[in-house]
Amino acid sequence: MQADKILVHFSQIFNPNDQGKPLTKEAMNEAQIIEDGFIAIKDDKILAIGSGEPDAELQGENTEIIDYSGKTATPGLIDCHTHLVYGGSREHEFAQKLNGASYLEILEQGGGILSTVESTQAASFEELYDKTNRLLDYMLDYGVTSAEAKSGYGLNWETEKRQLEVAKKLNEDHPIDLVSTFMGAHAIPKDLRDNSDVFIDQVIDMLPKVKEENLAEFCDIFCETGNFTADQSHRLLQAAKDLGFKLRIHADEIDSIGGVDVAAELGATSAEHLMKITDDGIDKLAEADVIANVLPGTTFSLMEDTYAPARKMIDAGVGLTLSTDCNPGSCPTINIQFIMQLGSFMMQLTPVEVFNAVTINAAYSIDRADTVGSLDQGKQADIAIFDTPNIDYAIYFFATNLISSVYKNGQEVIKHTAYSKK
Ligand SMILES: N=CN[C@@H](CCC(=O)O)C(=O)O
Ligand SMILES: [Zn+2]
Repeated sequence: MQADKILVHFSQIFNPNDQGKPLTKEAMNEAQIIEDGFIAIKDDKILAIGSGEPDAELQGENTEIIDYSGKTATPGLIDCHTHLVYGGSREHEFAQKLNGASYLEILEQGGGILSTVESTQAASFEELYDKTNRLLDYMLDYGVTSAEAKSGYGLNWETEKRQLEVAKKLNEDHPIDLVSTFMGAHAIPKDLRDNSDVFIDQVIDMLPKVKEENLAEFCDIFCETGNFTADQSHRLLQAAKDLGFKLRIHADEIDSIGGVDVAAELGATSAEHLMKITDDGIDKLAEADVIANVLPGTTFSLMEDTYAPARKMIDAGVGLTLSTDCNPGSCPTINIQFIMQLGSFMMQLTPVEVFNAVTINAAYSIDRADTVGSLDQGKQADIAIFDTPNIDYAIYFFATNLISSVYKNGQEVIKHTAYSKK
C-alpha cells in the first residue's frame, strides 16, 4: 500500500514493544530503537516503520517525503492523570507552602481543593472551556496527544456535570484525545465535614447520571487522611464497578490508609501517587495487575522529599506510568517532559523506562492501547518529534521544551520552526 507521507531519516525512532499488557520488570527497559528511521503514514494511521530507504511499495507519485534528519520520533506522549478542568488558581497558597504549611493543613483551613471548588462552582461552561482549551494547547506543544481528565472540583452534581461536559466537548474540538474520569469524591464539602458518609451516598447517586449521559469511563476517589477512608473508597468504587465504570484511586499519597488494598480487591486499572506505599502494598498491586501511576511533579511542587518507589515497583512486576497530575494546587504544570526527567533524576528510571511509562503503559492506563501508545501498523499516527539525536538527550537536557513537531492522526499539528533549522 502507498503512503500519503513518509517521515524519513530520523536519527532515532523509539517504539515500545506492545505485548498486550503493561510492561513490567526487564521488559520495561526494552524497546525497538531504530536508527536512520522512517515512519510511513496512510490517512490517520501508521502504515509502516523501518530503517534506511522506505520500501518502494510504500512510495507512490503523490507520496510526500519529509526529512527529519537529526531528530527523534516517539509515540505521542500520554498524560494519564490530570485535573485539567478547574476555575481560578492557587498561587496565593505558595507563600503558605514556603512558610511550611502542609497540603493537608491548607485543606483543613478551607483552602486547597475547597478553594478551587468555590472558583469552579462560580465558573461558567465557557470560562471552563476556554481555560482548559488553553491548557490543552500547551500540552500539545509539549508532545502530549492523549490525556486523562478528572472532574472533582464540583462536589455537587451541577458543577461535576459541567466539568465533565467541558471535557467531552474538548475531546471533540481539540486535537488531544481526552478520556474522562468522574472524581465526585475529591474532598469533603464544608457543610458535610462531620458527615462524609452522607456525601459518599450523594456521589453514589450521581453515578447513574454520569453513565446515562456517557460523561466518564472511569471513577476515582481521594483515599487519604482528612478525606475519604478505605471503607468509603471501597463503597463508592464497588458501586461504580457495578455500573460498569473502570476504576482508579488516589492512594498512599500522604499516608498509607488502605487505598492500595481497595485497588487490588476491586481490580482497579490504576492506583495513583503512591509516595507512601509499603512493600506489602507493592506486592498486592503486582498480584492484582493494578498499574502504579507515579506523579513526581507533585512531590517536587509540594516541596516534599519522598518520591514514590518506582524502581522497586518495576522490579516487583508492577506496570508503571508517569503523569503530570496537572492541577491548580499540588502540581500546577502541564510539562510532561519535566515529569519524565524527574522520573529519571529523582527515581532513577532509565530513559527507555520513562518513555515506556508515558507511551504504551499510559495507553493501557487509559484503556486505549488498541489505538495509541506505540507506532505499530494500524495505530493512530500520533507522533512526538524531539529536536534531539536520541531519547537519552531528551531526558538529560532538562526543563526545556524539546519538541520539534507533533503529529496527531497523521497531521502535523505543532511545528516549532526555530528548531527546524539545520
Ligand atoms: N490529591 C488529590 N488531588 C490532586 C490535587 C488537587 C488539588 O490540590 O487541587 C492530586 O492528585 O494531587
Ligand atoms: Zn490527582
